[in-house]
Amino acid sequence: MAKRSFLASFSYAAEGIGYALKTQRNMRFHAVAAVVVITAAALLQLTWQRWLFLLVAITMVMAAELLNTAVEVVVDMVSPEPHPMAKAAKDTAAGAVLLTAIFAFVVAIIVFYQPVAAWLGSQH
Ligand SMILES: Nc1ncnc2c1ncn2[C@@H]1O[C@H](COP(=O)(O)OP(=O)(O)OP(=O)(O)O)[C@@H](O)[C@H]1O
Repeated sequence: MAKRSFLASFSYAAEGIGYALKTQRNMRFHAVAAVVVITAAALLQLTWQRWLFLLVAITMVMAAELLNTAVEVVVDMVSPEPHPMAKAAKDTAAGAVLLTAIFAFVVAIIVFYQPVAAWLGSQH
C-alpha cells in the first residue's frame, strides 16, 4: 500500500514536470540548455567537483521554473482578472527563476573557463 502511494506520488510529480515542459517555453529552453551543458561536461571530462556545481545550478533552475509554473497556474485559477496581488505573485516567482538563471550562467563560466581554455590550447 505504502509502495503504491509512493509510486503514485512519483507519477504525479513526473506529470507535473511533463506539464511544465509542454506549456512553458522557458522550461523547454532551460531543459535544452541543461542537455547542452551536460553533453559539454561529458565531452570535456570535467572533474566531479565541477560536475557537482553544474548539477546544483541545473537543479536550482529547473526547480525554480517548476515552482514558477505552479504559481502561474494557481494565480490564473484564483485571479483570472488583472489584480495587483496576482501581478506581485507572478513577478516574484519569475524573479526567483531569473536569480537562479543568473547563478547558473555564472557557474557555467567559472566551471567551463579553465577546461575550455585547456582544450583550445591543446588544439594548437
Ligand atoms: N491576473 C493578473 N493580474 C495582474 N497582472 C498579471 C496577471 N497575470 C499576469 N500578469 C502580469 O503579466 C506578466 C506575464 O504573465 P503570464 O501569465 O503571461 O506569465 P509569463 O511569465 O509570461 O509566463 P508564460 O508566458 O510562460 O505562461 C506577469 O509577470 C504579471 O506581471
